[in-house]
Amino acid sequence: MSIRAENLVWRIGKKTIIDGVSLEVKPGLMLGLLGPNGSGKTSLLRLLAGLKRPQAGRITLDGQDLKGIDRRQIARRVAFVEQHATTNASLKVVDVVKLGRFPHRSMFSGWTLADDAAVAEALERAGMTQKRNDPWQSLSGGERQRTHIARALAQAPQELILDEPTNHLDIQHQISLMRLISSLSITSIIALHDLNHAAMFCDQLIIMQEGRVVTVGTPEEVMTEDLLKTVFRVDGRIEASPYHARPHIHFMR
Ligand SMILES: Nc1ncnc2c1ncn2[C@@H]1O[C@H](COP(=O)(O)OP(=O)(O)OP(=O)(O)O)[C@@H](O)[C@H]1O
Repeated sequence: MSIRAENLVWRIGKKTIIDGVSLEVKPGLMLGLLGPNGSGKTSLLRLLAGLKRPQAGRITLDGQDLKGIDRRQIARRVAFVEQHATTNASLKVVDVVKLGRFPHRSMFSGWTLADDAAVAEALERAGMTQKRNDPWQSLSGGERQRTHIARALAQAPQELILDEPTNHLDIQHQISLMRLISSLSITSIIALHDLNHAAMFCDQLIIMQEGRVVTVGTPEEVMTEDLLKTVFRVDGRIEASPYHARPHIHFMR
């Protein structure tokens, strides 16, 4: 098992934000994390990335407790693209992506050709090669998002955690990002709001509501009209797409 969480609890003051969440993602699979606003997706991802400590429960990477793994080692294997990621405004795109290589370097090792190759490949995969020398400040919201994705890819992680990575992207880049993530052999966990994109690209889905897991399974198992109504408060009809065979939701007007 690549990432596993057991009975995670995270509270702020008296409020329980994450309430007994367990999940596991097998190596190489893409897990979609879905749920209404405020259901705890970001909070859960921050726990899984080791940015916050749960008050109860345990997270393991390949069976090893996250608490016992040093920060640098975590940074080497887990990449996290946050929802409102920013960076030092004076950097160029390529410099931001280069930051992804830092966990791999020791204090004495210099920049290598392998680092250059990883940065160039990450820029290309995120569609940012043309803008590699542009200043961060000049980028649009979607280009900033893609630069952070390139930085995460340059990190060559074993686990990639993404918090609504498509929210600033135009439709072409939304689809190409989902296609890219699903084609990688990296284990990924991705918070999304687009239920159709989640069903189309993810191997497994986990649905959250008020800090708890409501259901988990393949898109076919999880996506039901009842779930749309009870969790997402919308009326929809679901059919197997004649084009890609995954569930497709038609929302009612
Ligand atoms: N630092 C904090 N202090 C107080 N409340 C918090 C904090 N972080 C999260 N919360 C609360 O926890 C709940 C879950 O928030 P979270 O951001 O994890 O939800 P989400 O599912 O990612 O939402 P969205 O879809 O809107 O991004 C919300 O009610 C939020 O207000």
